[in-house]
Amino acid sequence: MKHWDILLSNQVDKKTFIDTILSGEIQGELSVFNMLSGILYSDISIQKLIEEEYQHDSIKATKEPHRNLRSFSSGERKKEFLKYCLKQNPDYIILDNPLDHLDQNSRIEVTIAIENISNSVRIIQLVNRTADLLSFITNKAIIKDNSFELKNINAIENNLFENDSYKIPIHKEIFNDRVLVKMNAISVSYDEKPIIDSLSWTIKQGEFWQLIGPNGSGKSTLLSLISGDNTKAYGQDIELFGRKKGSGESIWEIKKQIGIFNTSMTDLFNKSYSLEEMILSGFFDSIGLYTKPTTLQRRIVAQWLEVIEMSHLKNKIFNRLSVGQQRVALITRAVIKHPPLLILDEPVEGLDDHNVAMVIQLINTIRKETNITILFVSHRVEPNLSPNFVLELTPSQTGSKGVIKHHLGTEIK
Ligand SMILES: Nc1ncnc2c1ncn2[C@@H]1O[C@H](COP(=O)(O)OP(=O)(O)OP(=O)(O)O)[C@@H](O)[C@H]1O
Repeated sequence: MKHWDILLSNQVDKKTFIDTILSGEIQGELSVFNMLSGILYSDISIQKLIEEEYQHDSIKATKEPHRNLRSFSSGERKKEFLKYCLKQNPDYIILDNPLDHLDQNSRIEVTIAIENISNSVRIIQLVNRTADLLSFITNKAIIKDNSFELKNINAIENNLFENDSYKIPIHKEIFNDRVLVKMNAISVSYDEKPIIDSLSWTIKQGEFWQLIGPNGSGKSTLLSLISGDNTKAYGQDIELFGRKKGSGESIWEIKKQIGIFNTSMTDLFNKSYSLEEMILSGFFDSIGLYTKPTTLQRRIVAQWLEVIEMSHLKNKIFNRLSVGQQRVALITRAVIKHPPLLILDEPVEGLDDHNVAMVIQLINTIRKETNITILFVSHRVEPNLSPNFVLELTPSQTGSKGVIKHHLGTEIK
């Protein structure tokens, strides 16, 4: 059975490419799939199924009678959805970045599951990162543009972003030891299922943290306790930016102190905004620009556009930027108000190797040139990022325990 493993550049209009295959109109070597019935395994189809379950108040994807897909963590959703796709008995399955959002163990589990189904279903795997190519698939190709032409994978040029850092420094602030977040013996459970068990965590100004843990271990839950979005924070011993949680603070006061990027927010924006407007909206914590920006705010954006080398794209419609440029712009949007805390939830997910390098360079510039505390979540070890500390969540019967380590692995007592 002939499978395909295809490396896609972010330049490729992936949706159109997938639609062309599924509608049986693809040209060239993939045209053998035109007479077959295929199914798409992707984050978008997972999202669609979640909406369907929600609208019809039904449970389609999972065996558990009272649990819809929405209540699973992103990693758990992927595993459930793979099983659901296979139940439809397709001739072939298009796997769109199947390993994204998965922790190391789940990556191995899903890779084995894919290899197991490869005897009965043809596979077309689409990935953005070279590291995600599957060794058992021998037919490999790269597609670089919207001609959708399959090229020999050996022809991958080393086109990584080459500059060491962005050129214009941002003003460094005097380092202080201010405590931004202090959690003392936090425990969270959902429907009596313990998720986090007695976790204590202190984050200070200027630190660089990575949060890791298997799928479902409570990373998003923990972030939502900080960003003020989770009612479970009440009644717990949490101090945010010098104020005890539940002491009458407003959610907006907390949001002012935090810049956030996560991959799902990308879809919330009206993408007809210009690049400049998109970044300006970061001053107002709004999904859109409803307030007239000041001259100073415009000047700061102009400065940042120089930093990220996108001044010439200032008036370009956000939607028309490359995926990597959009990602850099959204992280810049999160940082524009110079928040004490920047939360980056899987900032390089879905990017190709070139764009990953571009985003990592931006994170390193923020790290080097500002006193902003960075907290990033990623399942992958990114060799070019060096956080000071790693908080690792390890699930147990009583909920996840948190262990704090130095980046290189030594545990801090
Ligand atoms: N509102 C909710 N109701 C019930 N269970 C929930 C709710 N939100 C999260 N959970 C459960 O809590 C657990 C932790 O979820 P969370 O999203 O915090 O994990 P995570 O570490 O971010 O996972 P991933 O790496 O897969 O994104 C999961 O088992 C999830 O199913």
